[in-house]
Amino acid sequence: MNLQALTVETTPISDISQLILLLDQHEPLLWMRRAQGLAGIGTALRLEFSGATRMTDAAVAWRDVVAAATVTDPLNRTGTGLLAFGAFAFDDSSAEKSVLIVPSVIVGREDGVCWVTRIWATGETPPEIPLELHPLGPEYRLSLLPGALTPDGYREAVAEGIRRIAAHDLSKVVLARDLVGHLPAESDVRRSISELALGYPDCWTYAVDGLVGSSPETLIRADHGEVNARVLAGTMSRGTDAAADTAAALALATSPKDGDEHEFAVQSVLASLRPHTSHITTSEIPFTLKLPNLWHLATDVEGTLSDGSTSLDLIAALHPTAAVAGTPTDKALALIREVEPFDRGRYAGPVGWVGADGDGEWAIALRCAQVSPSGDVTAYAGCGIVLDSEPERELAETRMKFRPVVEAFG
Ligand SMILES: C=C(O[C@H]1C=CC=C(C(=O)O)[C@@H]1O)C(=O)O
Repeated sequence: MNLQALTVETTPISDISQLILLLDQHEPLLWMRRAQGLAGIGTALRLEFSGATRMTDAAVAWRDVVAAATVTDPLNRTGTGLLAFGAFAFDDSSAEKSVLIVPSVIVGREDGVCWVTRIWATGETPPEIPLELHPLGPEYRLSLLPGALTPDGYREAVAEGIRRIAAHDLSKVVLARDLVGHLPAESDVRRSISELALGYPDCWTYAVDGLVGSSPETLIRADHGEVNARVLAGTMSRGTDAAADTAAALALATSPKDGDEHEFAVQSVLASLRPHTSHITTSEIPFTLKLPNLWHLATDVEGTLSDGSTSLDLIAALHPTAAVAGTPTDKALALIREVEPFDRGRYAGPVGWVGADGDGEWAIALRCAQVSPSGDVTAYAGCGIVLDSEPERELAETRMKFRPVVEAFG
């Protein structure tokens, strides 16, 4: 690939508390959790990938970008220097492009340290440092309505999944449905991003190439030879009072159906990471993770990298986990293609960032919507189906999972 060489310069700055207000209203780039993270402005380089090799191609292209770059980074911290935001399609045959985007300006904030990184084509003029805050545009309301798969259609799809599992075709499949709407012209999507970040501060709030959401699931984080992941699968609604809420968490923790659903997801992550790690551990038993809209069953995984893989190599190895596809993977993907009458696009694919040393943070793009340049919005939510699943309950679970996006846009 013939790549434009980049010059990169990171400078410390005084505290900037409002990453979202720095963003461009039309092309916001954001990776944030608990008010810390990375805001990207403008585009220095955009790389697109598609097909079965989209992630391994991105890993190769990124090594070339890094090799050709001249970087001045006195801070040398996680998230400083050259980096790209990325979002990858779920399916090998998706019509949606997978992207790596290197912004012209990145503003970062972590542990009270703030910095700005400027990136430009070598030999050209460096970009300005636009540290102005842009107030949010007018309020808007958007109704998201059933898309290609209606609630009835979803019940039928789940019933078909259960039939196939009962016939021993596969053990688990994750089936999703879609909601669609249209944003009024000139809507400032940063409003919805702010709502997501405020409502779900412990999740990864992201915006990459029109994909916006707040994900609780860390696909992989690679930092100086250590890797970690948070595997989620198994869901219960929150209780209406404290006692009911505790009972809901307990019911989730002891549900054999959710336990099975969870174990498939953990095993898929461990199997993908083992060849790349010398040492790998998981939290002893799954724990219940409380989110504002629901409870999840969670397992944290930690390991030590043994083969110099970058975070892009790791997402290529991990995707798709059984939290978003199923077990076995090939059978689950075939059934998803058969019964979901829509392209998942980047929903359930990896979203995050990669740095020059290959370290990075990637979530699974859940609780999200894809916003097209013309304002079309498509949101997605899915559920893990196992033998004991019930179509009506799974439909109710998708409603819980849509809540972050429905409220952020409504
Ligand atoms: C597929 C989704 O969630 C996954 C992650 C956590 C819990 C899940 C579940 O309980 O089904 C799913 O595996 C989604 O939010 O669209």
